[in-house]
Amino acid sequence: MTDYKLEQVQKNSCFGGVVYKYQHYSPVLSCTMRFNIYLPPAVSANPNSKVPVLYFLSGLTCTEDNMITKSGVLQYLSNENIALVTPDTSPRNCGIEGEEDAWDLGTGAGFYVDATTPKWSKHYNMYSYISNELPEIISSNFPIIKSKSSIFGHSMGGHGAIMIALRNPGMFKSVSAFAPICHPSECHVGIKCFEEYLGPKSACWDKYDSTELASNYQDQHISILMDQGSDDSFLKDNSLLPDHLVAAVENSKSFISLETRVHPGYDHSYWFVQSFIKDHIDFHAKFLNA
Ligand SMILES: N[C@@H](CCC(=O)N[C@@H](CS)C(=O)NCC(=O)O)C(=O)O
Repeated sequence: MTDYKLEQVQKNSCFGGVVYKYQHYSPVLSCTMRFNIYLPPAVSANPNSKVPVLYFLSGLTCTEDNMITKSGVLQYLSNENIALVTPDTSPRNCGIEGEEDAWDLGTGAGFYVDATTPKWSKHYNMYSYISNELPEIISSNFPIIKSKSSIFGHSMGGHGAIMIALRNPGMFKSVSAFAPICHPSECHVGIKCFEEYLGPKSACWDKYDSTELASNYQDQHISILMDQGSDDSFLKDNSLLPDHLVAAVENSKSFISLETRVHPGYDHSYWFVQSFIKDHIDFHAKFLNA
């Protein structure tokens, strides 16, 4: 078994459970990565107990901290006794030319793909990290029930959650997203990242694009909740394209249930996320605590 040299860097009690921050070397990303994990009260009460787990993928510019500190999620996870894992959004400090130059490329913008271009491919393998390496680290080091895993995310991470679930049928019990970038192959920020990480547009883009994947999906049934604010600037500049995902799911209706909710007046920020985070935990708890 790989030794990831997990090192605890922080520990804080919260709502009867504990938030830990760890760092470890990632062979898949060839760099050191950090994540937070919240273990709920059931684990504090009995170290031999195991709990379901939710993975949250954040958006552009975020670290492993934005969601866990800004969304108010822990009180609800505490009530449901569900663990939470919040990974970082990209490799960092890799010495790649220009990696820090833009908010929407490189650091903070891994886009959850495995890069194929020579410039990025050594480090920018967030698809393999999230779908394979991180779940292995979590299940072999923490008291979680691997068969009871779900995934959700925001913006770039909302897209990542849907895309990874569609590519790995059965891996997650449920999926949800706040304002996801639904069709990266057709919006400015998605095209910018895909061209850099994957090269010029090709069939390779489709396997990292939720709308393309959803329109061809015919596998184990998957339930998705998607929330969107109507005053979201990313929605208004056509970065999110939720209608594209809704139309794609029409093709795969017997395999995907997609509940979409539009919230008048809400923007793209964590003020929006924290307003509906309880609904997302309630949604996932129905599957994880069934
Ligand atoms: N262009 C902005 C936008 C970035 C942005 O809105 N990121 C969203 C995800 S797409 C976010 O969650 N930001 C971090 C936060 O609000 O804590 C920037 O340069 O910071």
